[in-house]
Amino acid sequence: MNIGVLALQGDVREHLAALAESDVLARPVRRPEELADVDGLVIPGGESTAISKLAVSFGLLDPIRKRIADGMPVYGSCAGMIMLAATVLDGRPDQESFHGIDMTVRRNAFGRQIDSFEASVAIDDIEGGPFHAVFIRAPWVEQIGGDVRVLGRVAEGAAAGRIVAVRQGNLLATAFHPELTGDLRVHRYFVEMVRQAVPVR
Ligand SMILES: NC(=O)CC[C@H](N)C(=O)O
Repeated sequence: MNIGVLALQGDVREHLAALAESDVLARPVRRPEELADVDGLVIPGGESTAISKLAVSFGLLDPIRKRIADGMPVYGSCAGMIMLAATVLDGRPDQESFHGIDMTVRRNAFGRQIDSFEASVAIDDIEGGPFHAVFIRAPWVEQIGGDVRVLGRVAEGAAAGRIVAVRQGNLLATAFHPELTGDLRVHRYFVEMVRQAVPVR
């Protein structure tokens, strides 16, 4: 089983490390040939406008859209969540996404109240108590289609109730950054999703 981390911009190293600690030798993906070799992909946090621009210039936009349509498991954190959204609010006019999850996200949504913050978020499907979630100029999910499952919402504070974790089929997204807190449960959950999607060879 090969898992890749989209390595155009953002906290690629932290995701590679979290996957390594989850006992998966993950590899950076920058070129279409590297994408062809992976069974699952993580899209890191960073800056979605930069990731979008680089995905176009590295010739990865359409290949990733195609792999998603073909069922490849993908996990996006923060900017990665934005890259997976069908519709992006407050994006740049030329900002592209991979159109994976039938949802509308708002970029920098918490920014009007507070730029970066930490909150507790319980994730359905993941045991062991709520996550200590770190949000950095994070998006939230404003609308979801019928096939999208809400996995987590902010539990307390001004943003209480906001949707910050979702799953649609083989696609998983969180507005927060589990790769920054040493809590490996989201990565392990994703590794399991990939394991289940990969046909036995
Ligand atoms: N921490 C992050 O990934 C921030 C996301 C960034 N604000 C964006 O719009 O892409």
